[in-house]
Amino acid sequence: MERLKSAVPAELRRAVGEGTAADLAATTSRLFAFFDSLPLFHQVMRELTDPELALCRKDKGRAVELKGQGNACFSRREFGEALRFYSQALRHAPINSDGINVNLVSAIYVNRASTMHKLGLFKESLRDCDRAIAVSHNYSKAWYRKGMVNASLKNYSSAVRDLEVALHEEMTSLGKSNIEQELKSILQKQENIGEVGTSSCDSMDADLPLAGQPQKIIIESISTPNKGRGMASTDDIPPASLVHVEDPMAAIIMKSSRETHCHFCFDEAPADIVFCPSCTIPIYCSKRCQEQAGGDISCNQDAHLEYNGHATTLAKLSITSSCKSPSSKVFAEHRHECGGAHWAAVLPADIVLAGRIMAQYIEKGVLYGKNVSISSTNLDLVHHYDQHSPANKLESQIYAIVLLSCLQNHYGSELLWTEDSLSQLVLLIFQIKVNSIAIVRMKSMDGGPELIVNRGVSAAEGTNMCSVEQVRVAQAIYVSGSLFNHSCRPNVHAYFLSRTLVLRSTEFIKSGSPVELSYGPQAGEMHLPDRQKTLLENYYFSCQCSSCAELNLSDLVMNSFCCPQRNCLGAISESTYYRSKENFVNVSLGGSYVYKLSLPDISKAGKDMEKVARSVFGNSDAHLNIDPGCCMNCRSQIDVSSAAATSHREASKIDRLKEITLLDKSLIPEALQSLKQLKKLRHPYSKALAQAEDTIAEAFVKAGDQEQAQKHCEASIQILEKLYHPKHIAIAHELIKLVSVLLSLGDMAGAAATFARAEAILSLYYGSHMEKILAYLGALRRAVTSESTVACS
Ligand SMILES: C[S@@+](CC[C@H](N)C(=O)[O-])C[C@H]1O[C@@H](n2cnc3c(N)ncnc32)[C@H](O)[C@@H]1O
Repeated sequence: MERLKSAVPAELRRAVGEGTAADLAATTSRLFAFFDSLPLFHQVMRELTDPELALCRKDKGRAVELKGQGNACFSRREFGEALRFYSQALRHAPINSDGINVNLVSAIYVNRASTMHKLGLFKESLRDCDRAIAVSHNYSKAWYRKGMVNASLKNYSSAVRDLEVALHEEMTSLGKSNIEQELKSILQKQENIGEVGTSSCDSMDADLPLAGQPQKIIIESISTPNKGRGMASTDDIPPASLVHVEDPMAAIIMKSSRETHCHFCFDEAPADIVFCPSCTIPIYCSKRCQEQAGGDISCNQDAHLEYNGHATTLAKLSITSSCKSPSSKVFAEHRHECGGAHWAAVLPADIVLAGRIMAQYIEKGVLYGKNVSISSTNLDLVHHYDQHSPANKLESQIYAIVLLSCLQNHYGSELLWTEDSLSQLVLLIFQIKVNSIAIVRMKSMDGGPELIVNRGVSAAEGTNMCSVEQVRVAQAIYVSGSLFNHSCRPNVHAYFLSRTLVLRSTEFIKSGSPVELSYGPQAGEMHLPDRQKTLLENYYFSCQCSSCAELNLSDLVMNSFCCPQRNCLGAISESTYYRSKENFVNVSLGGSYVYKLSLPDISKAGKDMEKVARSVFGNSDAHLNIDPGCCMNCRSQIDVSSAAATSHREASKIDRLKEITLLDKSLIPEALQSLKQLKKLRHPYSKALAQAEDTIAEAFVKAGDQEQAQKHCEASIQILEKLYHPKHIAIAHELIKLVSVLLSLGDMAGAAATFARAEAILSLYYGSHMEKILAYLGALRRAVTSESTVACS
């Protein structure tokens, strides 16, 4: 894309960059005309859309080569590697509708099934046997392997049935005698032991249960004074209620998750990944996901060779649609990207997402016999085009032209494009920037449940704390979900079941109140200026939520320093606070950054707030300045820049502990020394101290000193309780860490009580989906329960 960008003449670049949404029709038209006359543009389009030049084509030779590498690893008993090679072989193997490559594909499935059988992945292995049989019904080896896996699962009657089919289909006498022997031995086992096995049903292909269906909660779209439209409840909403459940209009995997997560449901891919039958790009967890994403993909790779590189003006693109009918009413979002061309793998995810939305309009239009055109009214979402930088505007316009050409290449000249299609496409790209939601998964950052409950581990072995991290796996547009505004202190929590968005109330919401989620930044986690900066950079708005409008404890203390006077809890900030007569505080961060915050009612704000910033609340009829380095309680002074420098230095010394996997105990005293220094400088409720305590707790866990780990983990929780409200999920995650420490110490009663506290918070956020989202919880609950039972008996 850089090549195209640098080819745009300065004058046109300026017109595009300085133009507003109102100028879009004119600027896109000019840019399109320029590219249309540029040979480089047609060369780039050929590179993106010509299957002959594509890197994602199926390649039988490559598949055979990879299968051979898999076989070699299998013979050396390197089963993990063999599995990887067989999966890659399946990725590249073409499956022609005429059946030419059927034998190759079924042989690779069976080899992968044998490998997974060796690795103890029985369900996965059975699924591959079924896939081989589906491709090649009378493939004896597939039936044989299925029988052997069923025998391992002690499903003896199924195993006998499978081996009988294998025997019937086997052509060679050596093969027949092998199967007969196995059959005999299985019949014997069946007689001696009986049937004890598990069902071989494919849970992967089962429908996703949405346990706990939405209660009858009605949310309505409202108009707000300073946030545009928003959502509000028509009734009181109890805590932990399901407020909203929605499937995306379109979604796309993040580049970083392409090789690890299913491209349709976005769950982690299993060992028996399924590939697109037509190209080498997407991976799926099941055939069901593959079919939903790709639809009934034609395997004829020459079907899309119809590159139309001679479009001249936008007007000339206005041709009546009689596009190929899609085979089903369900939109298959990968279908129009497939067929050997690799543009969808190369363009940025949000541009490909725009393509998926466009393709949906096109196919729906075709399905209902309407002329197809795109317009922003189709997707009535905010875009903030005018606020974007000139570079963003130019880049997005170029991408819109490229995407339009890619889509036209797929849908052909039968498609109708109106003159303003391109400008509407540009707006769609900007709507995606503001409204798309990141689909996340909670990833355990350590060894999982076994390690959490590893009681009595010696110092030399060490153990882990149960820590989780959110991983962004996909990006999606939820049409109704996009109407929920942001709050830095949200009252609903968003999570995902596969690709379904679920919103749950985390507190009581009074009828008529706004229902707001967090787009990322939250009070207690980020300081006000950082939240504002993040929201401006990522969503192009300046936050008007209640936490950004009123002075609150966490913003006062999280980055502050402590008062040099003993027993004074006053916060010392790096910013200037100007108190006005009208009960407002202006917080100046230097330059033009000033935040006007109203003062909370001190009787409701709590004692902490008063102890931390008494000067700000007193003297209501006077103007007042509190300068950087000045205590907000007693007005004592410190050298704030030197305190900041020392505190950063000590905090980064402590942070070094995170990088060490096998911790040398000798590093801990130095970190404790730094913690001591940090405590002399930072306010006791500051974020830096909470993080330092948490890092040191984890280090003690690694070093096997659980008592010290408990002490520091509890210290961290105490600070978090000041920064967040008591039922915030950040506290639950820290409590879960403490549970694992208490279990290691054998403090069963403590572990059970702490787990109950964490669970009460987590159930507000995830309700009955708690264990589905946080996979380790089940094992931890069992450990806590069994440990408590032992303690009682
Ligand atoms: C996903 S949309 C939400 C729906 C939007 N208000 C509408 O009218 O369509 C995000 C946009 O809503 C507005 N918005 C959401 N939360 C806001 C907040 N806390 N403060 C100010 N504007 C907000 C901003 O314009 C933001 O770019």
